[in-house]
Amino acid sequence: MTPEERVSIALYFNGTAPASDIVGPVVEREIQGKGRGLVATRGLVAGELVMAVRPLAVLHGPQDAMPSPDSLVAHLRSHWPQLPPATRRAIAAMHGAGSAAAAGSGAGAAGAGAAAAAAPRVSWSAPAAAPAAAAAAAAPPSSGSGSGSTAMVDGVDLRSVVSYNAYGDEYEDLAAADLRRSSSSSSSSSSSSSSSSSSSSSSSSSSSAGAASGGSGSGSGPGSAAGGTDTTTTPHQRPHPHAEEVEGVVRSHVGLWPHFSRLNHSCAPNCVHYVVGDTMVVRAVQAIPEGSELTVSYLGRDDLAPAQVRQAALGARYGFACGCGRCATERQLPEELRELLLQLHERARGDLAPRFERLLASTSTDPEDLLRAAAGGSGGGAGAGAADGEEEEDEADEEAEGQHGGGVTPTAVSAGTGGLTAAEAAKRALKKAQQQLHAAQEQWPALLAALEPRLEEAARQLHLALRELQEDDEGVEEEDGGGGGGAQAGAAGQSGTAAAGGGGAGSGSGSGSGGALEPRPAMTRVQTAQAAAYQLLELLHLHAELMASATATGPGGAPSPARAAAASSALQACWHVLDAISRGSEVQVFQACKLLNDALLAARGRGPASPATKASGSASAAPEPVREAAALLGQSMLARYGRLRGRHLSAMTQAAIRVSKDFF
Ligand SMILES: C[S@@+](CC[C@H](N)C(=O)[O-])C[C@H]1O[C@@H](n2cnc3c(N)ncnc32)[C@H](O)[C@@H]1O
Repeated sequence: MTPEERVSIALYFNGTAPASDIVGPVVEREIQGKGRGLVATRGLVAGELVMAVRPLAVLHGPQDAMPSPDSLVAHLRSHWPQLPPATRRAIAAMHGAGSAAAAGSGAGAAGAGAAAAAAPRVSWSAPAAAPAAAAAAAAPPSSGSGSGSTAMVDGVDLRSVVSYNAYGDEYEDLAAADLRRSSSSSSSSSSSSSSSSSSSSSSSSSSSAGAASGGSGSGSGPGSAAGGTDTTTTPHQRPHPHAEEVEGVVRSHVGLWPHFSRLNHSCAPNCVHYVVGDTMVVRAVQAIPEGSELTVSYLGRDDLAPAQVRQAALGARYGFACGCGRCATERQLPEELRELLLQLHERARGDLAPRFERLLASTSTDPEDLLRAAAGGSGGGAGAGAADGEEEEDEADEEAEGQHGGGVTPTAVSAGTGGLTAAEAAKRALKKAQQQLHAAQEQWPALLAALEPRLEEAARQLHLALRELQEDDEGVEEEDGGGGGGAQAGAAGQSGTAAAGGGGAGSGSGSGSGGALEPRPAMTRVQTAQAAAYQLLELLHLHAELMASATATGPGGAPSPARAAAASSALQACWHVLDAISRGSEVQVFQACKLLNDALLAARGRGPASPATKASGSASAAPEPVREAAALLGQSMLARYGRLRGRHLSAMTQAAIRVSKDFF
């Protein structure tokens, strides 16, 4: 059975925009250069819910096998006559790549061809070409939706609508899935595990369309029945019609969500979005002034990439060039620095990221399982024996290199040498990655010396920005009396697009809650520093310290496991911060990175120590900055998810530390 055959479909036959949808204080407006977009009708605070909307149509697949956009087109086409008129109208009203409204975007008309041929708003790691390519093979034969067909129904070009508006992800958001699982197990009075709840839901899965209709049966009229309200406030509690197929795995999905599809992209977005069950949730991750455009990132995993990579991805997938403040700032960085950052990004993406992705994708909370997941194999022993037999492994490495040349991956090695266990293969690949990192390390002193004046300038800007942010935070606390959870952390943030893009939806005029939310000229400087810091801290320090941690030594030059562990612990935390909130508040990302970087430097015994560390006279361990960073991460995650995934997070961190101890 192919993944595509296991896809479940949940088409909503009871009408569009169920009364249980929540759509916050936003209004649709023309946004210069982007077509239509959503604008805040009042000031929003960080963490505030912007919308929680049900899909008009969604396809689910197993993890890593996102249903193709074309199969969504095919399903829509074949179900079209059965859809209620309201759903058909809502889909028809969505802008197609070549519609008049979209053409107003400037990039829209020119980009229509490219956008239609590319993946939809695919997040995470889906390669842009894969879904479309898979679609040709996977589309149900009865649908007649061959590639190249326009999929016209009632004058609506479904292919164009899907390519312009659909959102897909190879995984259900990890934390959202965790929320859903824990909530469904706690809401089930008799069963204690998610696997038992999966079997109990299997009776609802006999017919995909019928079951979906029943499952989503919130009233379609206004003033919905209690059931409708319940499903929106706790959408994860609604049993998925094919729960037995997808329970226990992190699901992929591709679908059409009303309202959400009007949100434009920014590389420094002021909102974050995630799918819980079938519901698309959008939250503000910064204070957003009235009149500002709300933006999300379309980039998924490429959020953290340098501008060149982001621009290429946006151009290829959607056919537009991003004009956000972050892009503008990065374009002004010196060419050598841009090049260097790109190189570092590529190395880190190729060498390190896959292991951490596996860690993050794992649903286990057992450190041993997570360790195995990070090593990329099901066999045990990735952790065990890591400290022994180094010489033997070195020989084996050379052998593996001889056979495979550069770019060895765990799977490639495993596939090519039959006799190796997955764990051994992973270790070899990681050893190779380590060698590459060492090679890169050798170039660092020269590069840093050449760039030092510019780095210093960027650091100066960063400190200025941090001071301003702190002042802003203090101001907000005074005015608010300190209440409001994430509000303090995000109040200094601004919509990158509105403040720096120049063509935004208006300058905003502050809100009723006082001056704290008013845009200030200084924010442009903050954003400038933020973008510089983002690049510098994410890539430069992160990877430089990664390399340094490989050779961390104590006072007499002897290897210092404690120092290496401290460095790698902070490093893993930093990586996690970046990954977990990369789609969220960048202000918090860079604050957290700054603090963690201090922790790294302190752990290596060469400051700057945090004020707390200075006060205590200790120059080595720096628990305080790490705690501060953890608190920031907590705030960010609270803004995003409503609560923390404590147990999972700590197990994952432990495993991450062990991974790094084993391999670096
Ligand atoms: C899902 S739609 C967003 C809403 C769209 N603007 C509309 O009018 O319906 C995605 C399309 O909006 C446009 N778009 C989104 N973000 C943009 C940006 N930052 N700059 C220019 N165009 C953008 C692109 O044409 C993209 O393919």
